[in-house]
Amino acid sequence: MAFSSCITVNNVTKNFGKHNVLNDISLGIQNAEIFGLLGPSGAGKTTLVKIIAGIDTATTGNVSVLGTEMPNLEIMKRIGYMAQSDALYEELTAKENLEFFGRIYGLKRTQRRQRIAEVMDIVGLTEDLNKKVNKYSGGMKRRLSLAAALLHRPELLILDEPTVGIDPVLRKSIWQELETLREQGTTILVTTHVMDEADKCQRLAMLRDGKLIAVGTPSELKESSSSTTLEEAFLTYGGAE
Ligand SMILES: Nc1ncnc2c1ncn2[C@@H]1O[C@H](COP(=O)(O)OP(=O)(O)OP(=O)(O)O)[C@@H](O)[C@H]1O
Repeated sequence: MAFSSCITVNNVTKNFGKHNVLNDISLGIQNAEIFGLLGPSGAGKTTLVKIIAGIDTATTGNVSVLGTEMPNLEIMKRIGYMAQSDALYEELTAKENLEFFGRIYGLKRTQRRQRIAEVMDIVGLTEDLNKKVNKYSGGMKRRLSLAAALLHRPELLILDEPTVGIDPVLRKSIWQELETLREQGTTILVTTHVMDEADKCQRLAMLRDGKLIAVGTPSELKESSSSTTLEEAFLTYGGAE
């Protein structure tokens, strides 16, 4: 059976001890859409994307990805996950890092070589392929993490604040690449604080204090909060009481 829903989140609640971080979240994300998760710091965005990626579990409720309840190892291989903090081997070069991830994803030698060249080109790091990661700047590490997430052509890309520390020119080209991937059928879930990025998403969800307070297209969110910009909508939903 064909299903158009890539991610289904059903009544997810997450507690860390007595601290309730996600409160009864239900959400559907369609195939081949760029879906943005917005919300103030501490709202629960990272916690939610980790549960969707299968690297954390909900206290109650459940999540399905590509028709399978998470966490599931086979499905995790079809996801590209870029965490908020870079998971890179500092003592290795960029190429060695990507070789390592490529092996984990089961890419053959020639495939690895080809994909490493392609993803490094996408993130603008071709010239720095043989440089050790400990010589990389913060922004370069972000770009390398994105390259690693793209390596195995995942059907679902989960990006936790992917463009922090990346200059506007490169940010624009990365977003163009995300749009191309979407046109090719990749589903992309992205957390962001950057409003012009949020505007590029097909749909957005706003989280506050672990609760889902609004879901819709950028224009719907502006309309429903009587705002002319997303920034205003974000402030209305995210901050003002
Ligand atoms: N492992 C953990 N143990 C205890 N509390 C945690 C843990 N992980 C997250 N939290 C708490 O959960 C809340 C939500 O954190 P989370 O990182 O999901 O927020 P966020 O919306 O991604 O914030 P930011 O935009 O700053 O990244 C915070 O109060 C945080 O302190």
